[in-house]
Formats: sequence, structure tokens, C-alpha cells
Amino acid sequence: MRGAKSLDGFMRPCLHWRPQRLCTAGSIGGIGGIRSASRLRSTTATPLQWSTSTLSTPRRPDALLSRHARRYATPKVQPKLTQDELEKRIEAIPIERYRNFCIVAHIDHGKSTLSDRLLEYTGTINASDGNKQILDKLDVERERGITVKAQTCTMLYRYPKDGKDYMFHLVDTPGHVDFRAEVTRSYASCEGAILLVDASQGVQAQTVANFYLAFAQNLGMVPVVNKIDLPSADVERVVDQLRTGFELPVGENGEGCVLVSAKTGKGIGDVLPAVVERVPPPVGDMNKPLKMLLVDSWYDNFRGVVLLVRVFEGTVKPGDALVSFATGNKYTVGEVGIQYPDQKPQTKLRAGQVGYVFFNPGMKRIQDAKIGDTFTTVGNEKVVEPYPGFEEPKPMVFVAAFPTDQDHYGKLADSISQLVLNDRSVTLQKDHSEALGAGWRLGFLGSLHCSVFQDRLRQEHGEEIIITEPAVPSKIVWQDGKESVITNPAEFPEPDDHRLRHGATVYEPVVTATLTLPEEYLGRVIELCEAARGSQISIEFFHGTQVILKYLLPTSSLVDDLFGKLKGATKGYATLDYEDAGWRESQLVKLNLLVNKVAVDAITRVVHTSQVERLGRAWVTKFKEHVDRQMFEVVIQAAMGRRIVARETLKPFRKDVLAKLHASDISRRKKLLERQKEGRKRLRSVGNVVIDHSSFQKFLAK
Ligand SMILES: Nc1nc2c(ncn2[C@@H]2O[C@H](COP(=O)(O)OP(=O)(O)OP(=O)(O)O)[C@@H](O)[C@H]2O)c(=O)[nH]1
Repeated sequence: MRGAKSLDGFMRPCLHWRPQRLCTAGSIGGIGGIRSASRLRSTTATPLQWSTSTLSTPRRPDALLSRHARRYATPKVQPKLTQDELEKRIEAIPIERYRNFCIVAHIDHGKSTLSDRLLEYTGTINASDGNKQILDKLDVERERGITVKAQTCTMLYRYPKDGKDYMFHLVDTPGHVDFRAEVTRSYASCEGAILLVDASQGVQAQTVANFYLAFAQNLGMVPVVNKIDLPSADVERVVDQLRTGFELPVGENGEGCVLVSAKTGKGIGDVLPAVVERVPPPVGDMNKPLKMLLVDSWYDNFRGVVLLVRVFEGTVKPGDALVSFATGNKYTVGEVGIQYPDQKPQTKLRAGQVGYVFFNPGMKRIQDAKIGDTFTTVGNEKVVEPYPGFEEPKPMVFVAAFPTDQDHYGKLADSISQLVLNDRSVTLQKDHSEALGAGWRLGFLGSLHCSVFQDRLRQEHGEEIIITEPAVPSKIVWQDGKESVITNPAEFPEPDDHRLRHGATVYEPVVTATLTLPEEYLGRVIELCEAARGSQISIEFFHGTQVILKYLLPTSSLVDDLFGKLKGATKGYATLDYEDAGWRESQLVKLNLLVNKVAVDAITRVVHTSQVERLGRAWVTKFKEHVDRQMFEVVIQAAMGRRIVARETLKPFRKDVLAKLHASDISRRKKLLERQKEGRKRLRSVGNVVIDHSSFQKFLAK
């Protein structure tokens, strides 16, 4: 677990309900409620059996609404506030009436839609704004319909039971496993979480993983079943999964579980009262010296780096002189404010609040905004204990990136640095390729993360790049016990390297994958996992027909689209979650693509010996398709050291275009030469063979 677990804010006395059994994040096998097949099937008259037997005749969701829930079931949208009203109301709210919470769920279960409804309901946005996914701000998020970056918003809510104002700070988190770091970081600013589950899909792999992450952080949890409007909704089954699977305090008739349709708005009025009651308020004293945690940051062209902060103690206001514990740098606060949902300046941020801060003069250097850093006011460095910070997210997938035109290197470097500031989980290093020139080696949390980065670069900065195939790192423990972790496949030793042949051991990274799927697809999924060199850890039957399968899988299988294959084999029903499981000894070799005997370093890969023949053949066939013919014969080979695995030959050109022109046709000749000159800028040579950049792009594209 992240260092955040030991933050003051999380070690508070628990005012809220906690699950009854302790277990670690992602340790599905150890979950109290998810029973093993043998246990499950040997039990008689368990709630699980009752549930499966009633699957075909689900009760109407309304019948499951608790008495309390029914009381607040009709949404009464609260009016939108002016800046003055907002500030006055916020000032009058004491910390006991703050609630900081995030929404966590499996991908596509409706987090962003529910966030929109809550923003509307509290008058933070106009209801007429409709289904806009207000918190999915990035183009790539709207285009792909996924949340990539955790987004936050403050809301004010008058709780009908006591007629008092409450201030909520909501975080909409990403569902996809690649963006897990965003979710865990979000927990640092929250005391509670809404665990959202789709009423037709039920509990899925990321529901389980997110639950345990939130649980390990000691967050107060509010189970919410969404999409109850769907004809395929089976509310009773899902409520029962939450009750028995996670031992959440959900009664047999659904008490304690909020039922909503984020799409139609039904039941939305029940969500916030549940948050008030089950999420504890933050603990903090606004009269103590400032203790402020940097949760996120982004770059603004006019203001410099903007910081999203959680104030744990004290207050912060414009003009304050602050110091960073991580860098020792001092700054003067220029503005503080809240996201509502756009930035709204405030006179101060107080203990318990989450908001933004930027400095005047602005923080310019990207590297100075260290996520997890603590700030205090100058002079209080000795009395304030800084937080331990966050564990750096570990990249699992590496690619090399190059500009399509080397003249754009400087501009592209700036764009990449800006994106990296807004996405802390990307690692960046300079790189160089014989074939593609100067570029960068980038580390990502997964393949989706990598492709989203590429999209953002194009959409937000108008930059095109050539990206090499994603590769996972490998580790070599040499005879003398020294270790090398290799992220650039071109640096992996050739098979005949004497150091490799004398006492060195090679390792590849592995993950513990958790798959959920309907039982009927079990055989096919096991076949796929075995073909991906997986070793089975456990099979558990959850709720009769649903299976939870755990496998130790090479991380490279995820890069090779194992998830896509699983989806294909299960009509889209399989879900996958994974966590890093360290290294496993493996038979890895370096596979080169040779063009007229010269290796194309940008294409080199480190692969398992079992993949060499298949990949080698595929490479030479594909490369031949994309490379232009030359004036001489070009031999394309896939080679493992000196052993040639596959070969193709590209026949030479016979025509000289210029030779065909008439000597007096000067303007045409000039035009052709100009065009050739322009074209040469985009060419790279490998040995004596010139290759257009677009050929690389096409070859490297999936
Ligand atoms: N019928 C129905 N559809 C819903 C409901 N809530 C969300 N949806 C739809 O479900 C899809 C996914 O919703 P999102 O809100 O983007 O889901 P998400 O959990 O934020 O997705 P990620 O951030 O990518 O994990 C969208 O097409 C929504 O319109 C609901 O209550 N009923």
C-alpha cells in the first residue's frame, strides 16, 4: 500500500462502518465473502443459493429501497449559486460538515454519469447541461468515453434531515486498471468512497480491486447500484453480491445500499444523505500551522504550475509565503480556490478542504511540483511533520518515441514535458535510434495508457510521433550477482554474448491477474491463459455462475492483447484486473530485424523463445509490404543472434524516373528534384537502404 496509509488523516479513529475481515488490496482469494467452490457447493440454504435460485425473477428495485431511502427518493435540485453566495455559505460550514469522497467502480459502470447527476442535483451545474460528463475534461476522455485523469469538484448540499449545509469534495476516478495510480492518489484527499456497481453486470474485476484499495485506506464506503433502469438489471443479485461478497452493511432487503439510475436521475436524491451518514468528516484544526499535501498538478500557460492540494491543518490564502518540504523552494501564494466545477477563487482554503493553489510568480519548473509533497508556511518547517509522500508508480510498458520530422524535435520535447507534468505515471528519458534519430524512451502503466498518451499528444498539442512496439522490461542477474534491468530491447545482449552464457539468469516481469467470467467460458479462458504461459493460482465460484480465476501471467501477454483475446472468447463478458507480482525466471532472447544485414534497432524485441519463429515470420512479411523498392536487392531477415529465423527479398527497381524525362523539360526535372529533396528529409537509412518514416509508422502500427 502507498505511504498515504500512514497519513494522519487516514489513521483517525473510525467513525464509520468497516468490513469485518481484514485483507490486502487485490487479495481476492482471501476475501471473506468470495467463497471457494468447495465451500460454496457444500453449503446448504446459503444466501448465495437463495440468490441464484431467484435470478430469473428479480424483485422490482423499488421493493428493495429502504424506508430511509424512500423518504429522500424524489430529487429536489438545488439552485445554482453566485460567487458571493458560494463564498458566504462555504465560510459558515464547519469542518464537521465537510465530506471528501471519491467514486470508484469497474470501467463503464457509470462513475462520470453519476458525478454529473450529483453536480446537477446540488446546483453546481445546470441540469440543462445534460449528459455531458462534465468531469471528463480531456478530449481523449470524451472521444473514448473513459476517464483517464481523476477530476475533482466541490459541491454544496443542504441535508434535509438537519437543514444544514454540507460541503462535498467529489473525485471522479478512472476505472481502467492502467490508471490505478490516479485512483490511489485520489484516496489521499478522501475519507470515503462510493462503490458503484452496474445492476446488469454486477461485481467485476475492478469492483473487487477498488474495494480492497479503498478498504486498505480505511475509507467509509457507500455501496451504490447503478443502471437500475436497464431491462437486464438484476438488482437483487447485485445487492446480494455486495452484501455477501464484501460483507458491506447491506440488509437482506437492500437497506444500506443505494439504488440509482444515473442516466434517468432515479434515486439520485438518496446518494448524498448516505454520504453524509457514512463518510466521516475530515479531521483537522484551522488554527494550527499549515500542513498541505500536493495531490495533483497541471500546467497552465498563464499561471505556471497549478497545484491541487488537500489542506490537513491550518489555512492558506493569497500572499502567504510557503515552503516545499521536498525541494526547499519558497513561493508566494497568488490565488487559492475550489473547482466548482471550474476554478472559483476563494479568500482562503481551510483545514479539511481540497482546492487549487497557484503562486505569484508562478511555479515554472515541472520537476518542482512533486506529487505527495507537503507545503507549510515559511518559518513552520521545524514544527510541521511532512507526509511520507507517495510511492512512485512503476511503469510496466516501455516504448521509444520519435518525431516524424527531426526538425520538430524541440517542439515535441516541450509538448511531451507538459503532458508528463499532467500525468505523473509516465517516465521519460532521452533515447536515440540509428533508424529514427533522436527521441525519447517513455514508460507507461499499460498499453491503454500508452495509446491515450499518443492521442493526447495529437489532440492537445497537434504532434504526430512514431512509437515503437510496446515492450516490457527484462532483468539479468549476472554471474557476479549484479543486476541489470533492461528497458531498451536493443541493449539486451545477443544470445552468443559470453556473459549471458556463463552463469547469468534472465527474468521477465509477471502479474497476478484476476479474471471474472461466466462459468460457461471457463474452458476457453483457461486455454488462453495457458497459451500465454500463465500458471493458475486459483479458481473460485462466486455467486453460482460467475467464476473468479487467478493466474500468474507474464506482463508481456497483457501487452500482446491477452485482454482483447479474452473478450473475444467470452463475448465480452470477461473482465481483467492485475497487479505487479515481481520477476520470474524466463527463456528470453533478443530478436532483430535485419535489412541487408544491418539491424533496425527501433524494431528489436526481447521475446520468449517460444515466440521467435512466429514473430520472425510475421515481421519479415509485414516489413516487405511497407518498404519501398530500391535500386538494388534488399534482403529482410529476422535473426536471433547468428541464427536466421525468417527471410524475404525485395526485388530492385529497374526504372530511373529522371532518365525518362526529355533533356529540355527543365521545369519538370527541377520539380522532381525538389520533391526528392523534400522527401529525403523524411528518409532514414539503415545500412545502404533508405526507408521512409511512413514505412516505419505503418510497420509499427498494429
Ligand atoms: N442505462 C443506463 N446507462 C447508464 C447509466 N449510467 C451510466 N450509463 C451509461 O454507461 C456508459 C458508461 O458511463 P460512464 O459514466 O462513462 O462510466 P464510467 O464508470 O465513468 O467509465 P470509466 O471512467 O471509463 O470507467 C455510458 O454510455 C453511460 O451513458 C444508467 O444509470 N443507466
